[in-house]
Amino acid sequence: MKILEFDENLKFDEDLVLVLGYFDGLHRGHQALFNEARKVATILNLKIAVLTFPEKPTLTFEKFEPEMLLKLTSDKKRAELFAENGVDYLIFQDFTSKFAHQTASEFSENVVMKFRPKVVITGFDYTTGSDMKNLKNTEDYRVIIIPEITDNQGKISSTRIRKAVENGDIAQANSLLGYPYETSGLVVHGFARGRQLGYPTANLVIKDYVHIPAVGVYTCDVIFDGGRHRGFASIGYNDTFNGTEKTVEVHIFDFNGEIYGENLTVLWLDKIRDMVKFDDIDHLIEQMKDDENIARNYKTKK
Ligand SMILES: Cc1cc2nc3c(=O)[nH]c(=O)nc-3n(C[C@H](O)[C@H](O)[C@H](O)COP(=O)(O)O)c2cc1C
Ligand SMILES: Nc1ncnc2c1ncn2[C@@H]1O[C@H](COP(=O)(O)OP(=O)(O)OP(=O)(O)O)[C@@H](O)[C@H]1O
Repeated sequence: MKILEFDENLKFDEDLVLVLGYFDGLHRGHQALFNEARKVATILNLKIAVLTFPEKPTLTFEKFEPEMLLKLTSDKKRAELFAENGVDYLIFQDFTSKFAHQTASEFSENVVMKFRPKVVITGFDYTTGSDMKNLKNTEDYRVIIIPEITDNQGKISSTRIRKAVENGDIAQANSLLGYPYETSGLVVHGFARGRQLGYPTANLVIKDYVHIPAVGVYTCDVIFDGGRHRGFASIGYNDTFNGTEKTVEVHIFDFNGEIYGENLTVLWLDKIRDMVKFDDIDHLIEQMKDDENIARNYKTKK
């Protein structure tokens, strides 16, 4: 997959199907657009291009809050997901006021036509230009609009997934995403109390500006050293030890090595319970043994 910046002089040698949207998380709704793109690309012998934005379009319209920069995936993971969904060209365009203020027909002429696409794919609620219109078929390209993908609570959306992650409802987030929500981080030194509890933990510092699941205890799988290993994790303030800083810590079962400085990816599988302030360490250890049982017996759905 090639990653490019949009500019007016872009030229493609191959015929394209162009997919439009922001796509935070590449969830099941988004995947429907790429399933269609792959079908069309195979039949018409086209390459798949995506025109997207580095940041959320809402930044251009609403009062800034730092949370608006938070994403479901790191930029690196997002690019990997596009590639997994069959994208050949990933094109970024800053969502500027100037870009937003084009009319739908200006957008078609100044932006879409630069790709000379045979087919353009958008979702049912994608509108373009200051006049908020759906794209229409032209003499040059055909527009395919994907109908709404829903579950029993309505539209599958990045907004619902962000809320589910922030509420610790990982099962719900994963069901909407169609794959496990993940967080990557660098292993740094903590207080080294974990060993004393019988569960040494890798303390993760998260450098990406991404949504972190709510405070709590979770079943997870951990990717490192080329493998996927079951573990359990704690996100919170280590209340039993009167901690003041929020930590993300993960214990990998049946592993006892030094991994400081490594980058781990945690696949969040399910929430086990809320964080508890125990009266003493023995009660915490007892509880962690029960947690271990739950985590080890958790069966992944795919
Ligand atoms: C699965 C799991 C569950 C945990 N549950 C709690 C908890 O309920 N209450 C709490 O105060 N700390 C909990 N902890 C966090 C421990 O307090 C923490 O791992 C320990 O203090 C080690 O911290 P350190 O790595 O900074 O030394 C849990 C940790 C894990 C891995
Ligand atoms: N559930 C869905 N069914 C069909 N198309 C969808 C669905 N969700 C998003 N799309 C389409 O995917 C593209 C990207 O959408 P967008 O990035 O706005 O996702 P979103 O989940 O609607 O985000 P948000 O919740 O932040 O509004 C758009 O063309 C949109 O219409």
